[in-house]
Amino acid sequence: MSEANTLFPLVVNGAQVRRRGKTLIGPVDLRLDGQGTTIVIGPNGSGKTSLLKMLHGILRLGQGRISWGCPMAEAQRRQAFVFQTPVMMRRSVVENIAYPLRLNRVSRKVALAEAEVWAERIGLGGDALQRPAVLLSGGERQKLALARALIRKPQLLFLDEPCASLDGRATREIEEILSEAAAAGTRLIMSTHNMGQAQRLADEVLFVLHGQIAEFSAAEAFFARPHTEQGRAFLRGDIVE
Ligand SMILES: Nc1ncnc2c1ncn2[C@@H]1O[C@H](COP(=O)(O)OP(=O)(O)OP(=O)(O)O)[C@@H](O)[C@H]1O
Repeated sequence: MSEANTLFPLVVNGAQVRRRGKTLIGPVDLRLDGQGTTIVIGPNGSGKTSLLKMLHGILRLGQGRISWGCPMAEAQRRQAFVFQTPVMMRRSVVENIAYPLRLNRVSRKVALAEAEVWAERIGLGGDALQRPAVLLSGGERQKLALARALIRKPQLLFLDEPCASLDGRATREIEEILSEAAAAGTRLIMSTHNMGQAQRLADEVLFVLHGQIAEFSAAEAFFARPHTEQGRAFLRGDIVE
């Protein structure tokens, strides 16, 4: 098997996460293969964030099992996560973007050169390179977080509502970067509240309800005809509880 394929399939069996006696997510049974973009949708509090974090391995499982096509340590090196509210280090824009490469012991010169290329791509080149990242706007922070995740060339990128509370322009710019990454072969698993965005980006849809996967289907099929009544109601914009 070529190196590029070894992360997948992701196989999830009966996986469940509980906190303080409450089930945040699960039990989940799921198999994901190595191509395309999976969009995670569902009502507020249904468990989308918990599902992403569980799959990424940052929530301890109470039950069940998650396995990848390669050993767990390697699987974790091949994936990255962009959080809904990314943390900016008290350093310049270019130093923030270069940071993951520095952690991987890439020389400072090479890391900064690579980070400059990414900064240009997200519209933070030139004078913006040396700006303190903590002074960036919400949209700029999200783009920086995306560049900082993609600079390591992850095979899989998780994104938790990366465009929440961003304006149309920032959202479009982020979608462009994501589409380019997907076209270059990065597997994306992303939650969103924005149904237009889900339709633009999704190859397949995971519809989460009450901490469980209520539907998992090809995007076209889901948007044309959800299997569940809750899925239909959700797409109509009804309140789904
Ligand atoms: N650490 C925690 N301890 C206890 N409860 C939690 C914890 N994290 C999340 N929850 C609860 O678990 C449920 C699922 O939360 P989660 O954030 O995964 O949902 P979500 O679908 O991402 O929500 P939203 O759309 O509002 O972002 C919610 O009821 C939430 O309040």
